[in-house]
Amino acid sequence: MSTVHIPNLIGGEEVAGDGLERYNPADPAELVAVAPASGTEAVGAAVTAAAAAQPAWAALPAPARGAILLDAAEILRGRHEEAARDLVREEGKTLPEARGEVRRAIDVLRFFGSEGWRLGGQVLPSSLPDTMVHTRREPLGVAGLITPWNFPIAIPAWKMAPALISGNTVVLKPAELTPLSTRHLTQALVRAGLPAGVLNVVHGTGAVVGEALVCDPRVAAVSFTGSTTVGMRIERTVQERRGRVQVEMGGKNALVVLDDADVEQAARIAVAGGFGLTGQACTASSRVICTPGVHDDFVAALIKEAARFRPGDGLADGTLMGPVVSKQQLATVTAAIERARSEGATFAAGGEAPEELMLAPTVLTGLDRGSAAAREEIFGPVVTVLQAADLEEAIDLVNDSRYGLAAGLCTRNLAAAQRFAAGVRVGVVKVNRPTTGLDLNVPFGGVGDSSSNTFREQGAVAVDFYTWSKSVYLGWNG
Ligand SMILES: NC(=O)C1=CN([C@@H]2O[C@H](COP(=O)(O)OP(=O)(O)OC[C@H]3O[C@@H](n4cnc5c(N)ncnc54)[C@H](OP(=O)(O)O)[C@@H]3O)[C@@H](O)[C@H]2O)C=CC1
Ligand SMILES: O=C(O)CCC(=O)C(=O)O
Repeated sequence: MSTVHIPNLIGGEEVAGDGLERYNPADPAELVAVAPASGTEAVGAAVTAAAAAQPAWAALPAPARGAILLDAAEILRGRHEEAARDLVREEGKTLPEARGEVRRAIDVLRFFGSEGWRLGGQVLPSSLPDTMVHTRREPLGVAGLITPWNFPIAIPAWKMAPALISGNTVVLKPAELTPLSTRHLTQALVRAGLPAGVLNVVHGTGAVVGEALVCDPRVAAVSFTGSTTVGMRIERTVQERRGRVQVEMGGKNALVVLDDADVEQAARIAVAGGFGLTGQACTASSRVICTPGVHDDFVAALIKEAARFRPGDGLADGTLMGPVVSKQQLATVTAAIERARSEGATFAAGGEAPEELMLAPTVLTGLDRGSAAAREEIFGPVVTVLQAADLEEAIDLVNDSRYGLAAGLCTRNLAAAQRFAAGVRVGVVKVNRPTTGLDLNVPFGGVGDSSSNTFREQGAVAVDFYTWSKSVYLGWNG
């Protein structure tokens, strides 16, 4: 396959450059994409273009803005397979996972395109005679979006679509590792007729391009997904300059398996959430908490299921798990595995040295709740199995975390499911379903160190972050 050279997009112009090279994680000899390692002046130019384009974009009726998103969805649909294959080559997920992610980006564009017909405020009674009150949603202005490599087409889509439909213009800084997937999305929007300057894309490092975007006072809102360390810094910086900020960060998501659960089903749910996407999802199940009656049977079933997730090239038939995304990410994950070894973990599966970026699914047992593997985000195919005496102790263990993104429960007991849903301090609860995999029409976000926990992403409520509310009193007579 030939290497794709990806330019920046600034004020409707493509600006070529190089400096960032992305190799296929399943085939280190294949140079997939080259993108510019931009400097701060490119960010300044992009913000200038976005600010200039914003009033006219906001003045366009919302259904007309939506029509462009709907057209972009159709254009992306026409390139679904190509985009999915590029996503595999660039990020390493399996082809079915990549097809699902591109599908999700298409559906996100459709969803928010249609929202153009529904955006509106409230009509309220006034205390005054002959007076009507209504609220209007106003766009914030320029939105700066900083996105990670693990969902390089879906996450930019679910930030960009609500920003655009509500009349904002955008400057996007995609992850260094995945410029090509994001390019499929932005090209679809440009080809659909998005006016020049409404969407600007600046490639480069987080330290240079990301930082410049976050610090630019003309950027009214910053939405970020990525690591907790970077997210918290961005949150502080934007708050200090009184901008609006939304950060979605890490998780240490637990799946609780109760004695009454269907053990085979629970093991399938655990591997889907733990090893699907190579465990590289903020919603991944990296802890499983079993009650005593089910622990040994569950671990046996989990080992059997994990064996199916032998890592391989995501484009090959039958591969259920792709490689780890990069050498740097592999170093982080193997360091966590070695730390678990030093803490006395038993390796029920995995533990061997990886070949290149192909890391075997790893199941750790015999650790307690204080161990690093039970507490820290790993972001790789590693599942730590812990024990709790009963449902209440399991809930306590789920909540014994700085994070609060997703939690799952396997049970046949409806009362236990209700108690769990009420008791866990997380943004998403899944009963008898994997912790990963969200519906695009459902609000998403976490609590604690997982999220800024103010505005939610996804679903109709996602536009709240990108708008402010104005109250209008309309009087007549007297
Ligand atoms: N919650 C989630 O969905 C994700 C969590 N992670 C977690 O983060 C860890 C590290 O992954 P990594 O990709 O380095 O995550 P980062 O948080 O570093 O990257 C996320 C995005 O932020 C950018 N960025 C990095 N530093 C800055 C900065 N100082 N100012 C503004 N933007 C910045 C990155 O750019 P660049 O690509 O150039 O570094 C990227 O676009 C993983 O091990 C995992 O634990 C990672 C990805 C997604
Ligand atoms: O599980 C999902 O569908 C979404 C995960 C996610 O948002 C992330 O990893 O950043």
